[in-house]
Amino acid sequence: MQDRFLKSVAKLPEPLATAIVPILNKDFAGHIDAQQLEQLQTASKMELNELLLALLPIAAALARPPISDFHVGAIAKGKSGDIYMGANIELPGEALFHSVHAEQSAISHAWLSGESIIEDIIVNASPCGHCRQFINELVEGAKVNIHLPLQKVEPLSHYLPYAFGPSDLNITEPLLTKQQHTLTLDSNDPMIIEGLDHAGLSYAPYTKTYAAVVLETKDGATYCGRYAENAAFNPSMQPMQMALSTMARHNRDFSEINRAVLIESSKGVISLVGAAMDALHSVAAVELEHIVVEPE
Ligand SMILES: O=c1ccn([C@H]2C[C@H](O)[C@@H](CO)O2)c(=O)[nH]1
Ligand SMILES: [Zn+2]
Repeated sequence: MQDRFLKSVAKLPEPLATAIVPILNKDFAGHIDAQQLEQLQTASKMELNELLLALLPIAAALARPPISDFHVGAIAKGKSGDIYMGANIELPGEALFHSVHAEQSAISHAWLSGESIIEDIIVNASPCGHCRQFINELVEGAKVNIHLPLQKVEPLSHYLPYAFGPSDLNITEPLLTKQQHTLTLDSNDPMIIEGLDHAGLSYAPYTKTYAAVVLETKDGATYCGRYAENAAFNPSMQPMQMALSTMARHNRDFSEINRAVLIESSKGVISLVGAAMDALHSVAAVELEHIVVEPE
C-alpha cells in the first residue's frame, strides 16, 4: 500500500480496511472499477452509498493543499459504475484562482477515463458555489446526485436552483459530450502526439481554444490534462491544472517534471499560455513548450 493512505486506512472499519489495502497498490491513482467496488461492498457489508462516503478519506489523501492545509476529497461515479477520486490542489505562491477543487479533480478524472455521464458526486465538505456551477455544466448536470456526510442525497438542482448554464449561451452539448476536433501536426514526438489527441478531445465551445497539456517525468511517464470550459467562464478548468491533478493522483511530485508541453489551436479567441506558465513555474523549474496548431 502507498504510504500516503496509511492514516486514512487506519480510520476505516476493519473489514473495509482489509479489503481495500490490495487496491491501494503502487499503481493506484484514484480509480476503482465497478467490480472492485462490488468486492468492497461484499467485504464491508455496507450499502453502496455508505461505502462511497466511507471511501472519502482515501480520496482526501490525494490532496496537495500547501496554503489552506484543508484536505478535500471527492468521488465521481460514472454511468459505467466505476468511481473516480479527486482532491484539491493549491499552487504555492500563486494566485488562489489557480487552485483545483476536489470536485473538478474527480470530474476531470472521470472525463479523461472516457465516462460520458456522471451520476453521483460524493464529497467530504459542502461543495462551494464554483463547484456547484462546474457540476451544472455537465451532461445532465442538474440531475447529478450530491452525497454529503450529514445530508440526504439530493440532485444538484436542490443545491443550485434557478441555475445558469451552457443553454443560456445557446450551447446544446454540455461538458462530457464527446468532442472530436481535428488538430494535426507533422511530428513524431510522442508527447506532442499525445497532446494533439487530448487537445482534439478538449471542450472549448466558447472560445474554440482547443488545448491540452502533457507533462513528462524523467522516467518517461506522461500526465495529461485537457481544457474544460464553462459557460460561467471563471470555473473553467485549465489544461495545466488538470495535468497537475493527474500527476498528484499518480503520487508524483511536481518537482519531477522534466518536460511540459501546451498544445493549442491557432483559431481560438484566447490563449492559455500565460496561465499555464504561471501554474507550471510555481511547481517546477521547467520552460513550457508552446505549440500552436492549425485546426483542419
Ligand atoms: O467545494 C470545495 C470547496 C473548497 N475546496 C478546496 C479549495 C481550496 O484548496 C480549499 C480551501 O477553500 O478547499 C474544494 O476542493 N472544494
Ligand atoms: Zn469548490
